[in-house]
Amino acid sequence: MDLVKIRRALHQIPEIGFQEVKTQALLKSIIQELPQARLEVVEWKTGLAVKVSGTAPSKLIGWRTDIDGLPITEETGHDFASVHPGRMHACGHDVHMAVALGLLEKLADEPIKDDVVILFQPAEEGPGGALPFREWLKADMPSFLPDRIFALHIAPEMPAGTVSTKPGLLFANTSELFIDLQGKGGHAAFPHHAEDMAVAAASLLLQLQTIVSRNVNPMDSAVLTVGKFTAGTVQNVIAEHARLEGTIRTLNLESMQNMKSRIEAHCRAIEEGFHCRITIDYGSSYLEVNNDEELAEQFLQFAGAYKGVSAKRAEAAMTGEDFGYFTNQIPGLMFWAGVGSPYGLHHSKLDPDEAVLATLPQFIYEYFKSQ
Ligand SMILES: CC(=O)N[C@@H](CCC[C@H](N)C(=O)O)C(=O)O
Repeated sequence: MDLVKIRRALHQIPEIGFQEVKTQALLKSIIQELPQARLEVVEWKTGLAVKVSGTAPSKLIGWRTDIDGLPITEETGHDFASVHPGRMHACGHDVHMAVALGLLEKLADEPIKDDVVILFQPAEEGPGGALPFREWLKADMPSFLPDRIFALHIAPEMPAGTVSTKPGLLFANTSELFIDLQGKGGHAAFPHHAEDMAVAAASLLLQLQTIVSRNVNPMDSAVLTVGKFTAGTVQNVIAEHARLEGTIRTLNLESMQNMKSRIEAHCRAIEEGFHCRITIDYGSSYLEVNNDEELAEQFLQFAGAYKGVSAKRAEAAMTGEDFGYFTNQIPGLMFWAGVGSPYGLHHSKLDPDEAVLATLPQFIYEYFKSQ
């Protein structure tokens, strides 16, 4: 398999959550080219689960890759850039998929002792595919439900060849945040006859930014980011509608609940002050990713001794990952894999070092063999 070619082909067709139709078709066509004797492939929505039977299995090891892209316009200038306008693999899921395919090829050629299932999971960026995928496996495909589960996420700020993780909490729990403000718009020249939702939303946005600095215990951690702000229709009409779209990140569910209560209090005050109606929708939420302590220590030891790999103990990050819906029920481990890109995750110029495609599948294969 030419994993660079495959990664580039996947890179060209990014699709957002639960729309990964072309991606699924391409993955299926690549998997069909592999030796089939030990493979069992099932489809779930726009995802896939592929089981490789081992030679003397005592457990089922899971590997999960996410497969969706982001609503971002690519600016890398590559000749293999996205051909889907406004869509980009800016979170590295194209690399994740290519690594998973490389691992699958090795397992299909030379199976290990244990059974392995590879989950190609849709909608990690939203609205979240892990929870319904896990529930489907439990209800309808229990023989595909792994006993332990692993995944990686690319890390642009670390050089290729580095892997990094930690026992316990790795990623935050998250909630999306959508706030709609509705008021009485009007003519730009008569502000006293209208209620300006652009100004109301701007005030609300600034007030929301005080929650982390004033209401969260400084010894705890939280993030509230509003990534999108829209208001109004044209330059000389006072906006009757505005919308804030963002995300909340905390390290535990109690803190998440406190953040939401403060957001609601600020919204009520803005309603009163600006004579408007506000609706809040929390969209989808992800559990924190908690690595199994023993698996993480074992992994760091294995990686530390593996030639050509540098293993680092990670700090927890405020990234979200619906992989947390696996680790809260199945002992699991997620690790960062360095890809040395000058631009970070969710950037329109993210440019992972493809050298990792030559090393990571073999590394994971050897790690699975050592389990
Ligand atoms: C690894 C990564 O970047 N994950 C995303 C997950 C987003 C979850 C959800 N859509 C949200 O924004 O809360 C991240 O932004 O951390």
